[in-house]
Amino acid sequence: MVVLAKPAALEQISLLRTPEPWETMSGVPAVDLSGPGAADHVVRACERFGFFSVVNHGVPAGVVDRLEAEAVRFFASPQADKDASGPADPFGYGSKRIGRNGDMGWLEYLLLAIDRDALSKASPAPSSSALREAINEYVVAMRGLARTVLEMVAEGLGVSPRGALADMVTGEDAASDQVFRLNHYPPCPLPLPPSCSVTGFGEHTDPQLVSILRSNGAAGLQVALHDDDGRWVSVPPNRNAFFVNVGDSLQVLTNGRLKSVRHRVVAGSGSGSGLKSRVSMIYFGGPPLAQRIAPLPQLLHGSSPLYREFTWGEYKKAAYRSRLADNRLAPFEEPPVAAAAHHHHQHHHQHWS
Ligand SMILES: C=C1C[C@]23C[C@@]1(O)CC[C@H]2[C@@]12CC[C@H](O)[C@@](C)(C(=O)O1)[C@H]2[C@@H]3C(=O)O
Ligand SMILES: O=C(O)CCC(=O)C(=O)O
Ligand SMILES: [Fe+2]
Repeated sequence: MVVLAKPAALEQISLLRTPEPWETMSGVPAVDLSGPGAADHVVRACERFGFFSVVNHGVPAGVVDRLEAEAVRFFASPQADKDASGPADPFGYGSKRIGRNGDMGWLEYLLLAIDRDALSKASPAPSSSALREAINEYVVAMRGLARTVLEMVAEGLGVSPRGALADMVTGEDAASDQVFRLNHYPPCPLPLPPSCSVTGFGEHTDPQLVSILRSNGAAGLQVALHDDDGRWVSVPPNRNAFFVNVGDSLQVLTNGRLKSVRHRVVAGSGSGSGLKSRVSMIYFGGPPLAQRIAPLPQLLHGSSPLYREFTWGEYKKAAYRSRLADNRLAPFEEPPVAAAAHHHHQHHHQHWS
């Protein structure tokens, strides 16, 4: 076997096996939110994959195109200008480093905090007012889409009121914790060993309730299937669709009925091969820091909660201490208890802790 040395620039970035062309998720459920039975389709897709695409979403193409153009312009601007809004900690411009605990990927990004329906002062604002305005306009559309999706989840699961989940993220009275991210994955020009791709964004689940992702036509996103031993499949890019990810918090709220999806991005390779850069924009819908996250009693139907209650603030703090690939929910799982002993156990558990 010939083992090629990894180029120094990639030293801390993991290589992944390049998926074979047939390892593609051609069957990503596509939900028409205005179609009949949409709520049931949403729930079904969230149960099976924790992942689906939304078509006929009503978000004007102009809103998306404007942001894509401004994002491309930002990432093409001189390095010194980009560095002026960095380094990301966690907000701002970042390159290769993801989070604080040593994760690295072949990408650059802008990570920004959102207050209600616009960029927050908590993150360094990009200097371009055109970019800021494009983000604000786009975020309003994403809040609307997140609201619709979460209302359909509630409806499909029979949770009332219909706004119970949506209000955690887009409710008017509480300041929810929303984050927005622009990612740019340039093709990796360095020679790679055969059948290897470079990690763009390492595997992880998103901690919030839902994330809504949109990318240009460049491939790279992969999801792990819930059944089939977590096999990785490539998601065909669709610049006209939005992809919805179930996050860890929605998994807990539904007591594991909906499961968050593990996903990752591989960067393209070979600069001369005509490969496009991937540009993605992701809205992360989190609740207010004080929001209590626990399985909704309406969904327990007499079975015991699989997770103990925590606040979003606690979960977020723990997430920021973890590595990307960690199972962040594991510390919050309730130990399996025999059905009969359960009530007794619960009582004491709460008493002692
Ligand atoms: C390594 C990390 C980056 C991350 C915070 C964390 O410590 C673990 C979760 C990561 C993640 C994944 C989804 C989103 O992209 C993100 C903004 C989030 O909320 O959790 C990132 C965090 C980040 O990039 O700061
Ligand atoms: O850039 C992408 O396409 C996905 C990135 C991602 O999963 C994230 O930022 O959490
Ligand atoms: Fe993600």
